[in-house]
Parts: sequence; C-alpha cells; structure tokens
Amino acid sequence: MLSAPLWSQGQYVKSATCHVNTLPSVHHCQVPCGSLGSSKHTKKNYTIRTVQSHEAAIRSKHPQPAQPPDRSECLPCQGHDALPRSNAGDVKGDTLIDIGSGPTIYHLLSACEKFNEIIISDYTDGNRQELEKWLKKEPGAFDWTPAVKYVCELEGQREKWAEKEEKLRKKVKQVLKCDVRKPNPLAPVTLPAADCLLSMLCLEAACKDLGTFRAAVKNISSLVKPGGHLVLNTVLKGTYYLVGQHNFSCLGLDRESVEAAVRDAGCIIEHIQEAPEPAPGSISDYTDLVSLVARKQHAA
Ligand SMILES: C[S@@+](CC[C@H](N)C(=O)[O-])C[C@H]1O[C@@H](n2cnc3c(N)ncnc32)[C@H](O)[C@@H]1O
Repeated sequence: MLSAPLWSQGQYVKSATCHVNTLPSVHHCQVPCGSLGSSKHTKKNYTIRTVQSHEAAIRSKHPQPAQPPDRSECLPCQGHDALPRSNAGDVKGDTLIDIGSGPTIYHLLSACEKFNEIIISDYTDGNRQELEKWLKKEPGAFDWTPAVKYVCELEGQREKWAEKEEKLRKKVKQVLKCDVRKPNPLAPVTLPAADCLLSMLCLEAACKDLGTFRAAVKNISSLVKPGGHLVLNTVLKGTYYLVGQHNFSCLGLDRESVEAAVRDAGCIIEHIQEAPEPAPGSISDYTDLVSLVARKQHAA
C-alpha cells in the first residue's frame, strides 16, 4: 500500500494512497488512491481500493487475461489526511528515475507534469514487459484509465485524462532492469544523475534485512544529482504479504530506520509523514506508511 506523490502546482502533495504488494516474481496490487491536499479536494479524504493494478500485476506474471476487476472492491473508505502542502518545496526538474516501478504507472501520472524525461525500471522481466505493453498500447495492455481519470480529477482536469496518458507515454524514455542491491541499480546502464529519484514500496520488498535496506537507499541515492530529490514511500512493520496463495516476506521497518538510512545516504529530509495505514484485509500485516521527500546534499 502506498501513496503516490502528486506534483501539484509545483509542490509535492500526497494524492493517492495505493495498496500494492509486489514481489520479483508475483505481484498483487490494490491501487489507488486516497486523500489529497489541494484546497479543491480537501473533503475527499478516502482511499479507493481497486483491483485494477492487481490485475496488471497478475498479468505480468500470467499472460492470460485476468478476471475483470470486481467493482465492488472499488470502495471509498477512510483514508488518512493529506500531507501538508508546500513543505517539500518544488519537486520538479528535467529527469526522474523511478526504481521498482512494478507493472504500474499510477505514481507517474502527476510526475509527468513536472519532469521532461522519465526512466522507469523494475527487477522482473514480467513487470517491464507489462509496462512496455502499456507504453506501446499493445493488445492486452492493462487499462489504467480509471486511475488516470482519478488523478486528473485530483488535479482539477478530469476531462484531460487522454492527454495525460499520452503525455506520460511520451515522457517515458526508457524501461530498464534494476536491482537496488547493486551499487549502480541500473547496471550495466549508466545514466547521468537525475533531478529526482522516486521509489514506491520497493525497498521493503527487495531487502531482506536492515543492512541491505540501508545499502539500497545509498545505491538508489547515487542516481540523484546533488540538490536533487529523493521521494520514497515505504510501509512499516510489515513482515509478510500475500499474493494470491503465496506468502512473501516484507522487511519490517520503523520510521527511525528509514530516516537514518536516508540521512546516511547523504540526503536531508525536507518532508516526512508517517500515517497509520493498516493493510487491507489479511493480505499483509503492515501498520503504517511513511512518505518522505529528501534532498541530496552537495559534497562537502
Ligand atoms: C510492492 S512492488 C511496488 C511496485 C510499484 N512501485 C508500485 O508502487 O506499485 C515492489 C517492486 O519491487 C521490485 N523489486 C523486488 N526486488 C527488487 C530489487 N532487488 N531491485 C529492484 N526492484 C525490486 C518488484 O519487482 C516489485 O515490482
């Protein structure tokens, strides 16, 4: 479960709470969305759980069409408050790298308004193939339209959803293999340092222990230029999550460990929010969500 950042009016605000559980080989996503902070929408403080990205995730593993989403699962329910706006300043720039994208694009829908080039990445072939299918509008590509419309609505332009999809497709320049455990997570590709590094719900799935997590934060931070932003979302205190019948481990993090890892990676935290966000149903046992924006320091 996660929060997708909304780069709204030049500011990072929380827009979408997304329940996502994904592992290298199998993916279960219950996506979007959530509470948001724009004045226009402050009364919309809810989470919509959908099975749409779940469907995308399952497809990335199983090429056969999944069951159509059960609309009864798309329920407005209580979410948590929006992040205060403007604490993080203006998160924007030329390039954004998303690490551990999964088969999903929901979290890039607002970012594509603030960056000229977006590089997306994932560890698994299946997820990258699913992303390519959507980018190329191939038959059988997952239909993200409801999520796109929702984000456009949050941005106050629901009718512009088709343009938004096209804009994101144009801005995504590469889909790369990544492994956060490597010093250069995108090896063998070497990219110029980016203005922003985004990673949603990836590190706790990828790292088995705190040492690996701390190293992974350093590794992904190395992809950001000094003065650039690191935008991270992680769930806390989870130990497992279910994907269908499969039970996967999750690194049980606490806020202090996340903050320390980010600081030790040479970043100053500009904004952080920890919010209670119990895992829906019995798919996991995480309890909270941490969303943070940090700025990479210039070398001393
Ligand atoms: C819970 S999913 C999150 C996906 C997506 N960011 C989202 O919010 O929907 C975790 C992702 O981390 C990826 N992952 C697992 N191990 C990884 C690793 N060592 N390096 C990079 N990504 C990894 C998985 O393939 C999966 O797509």
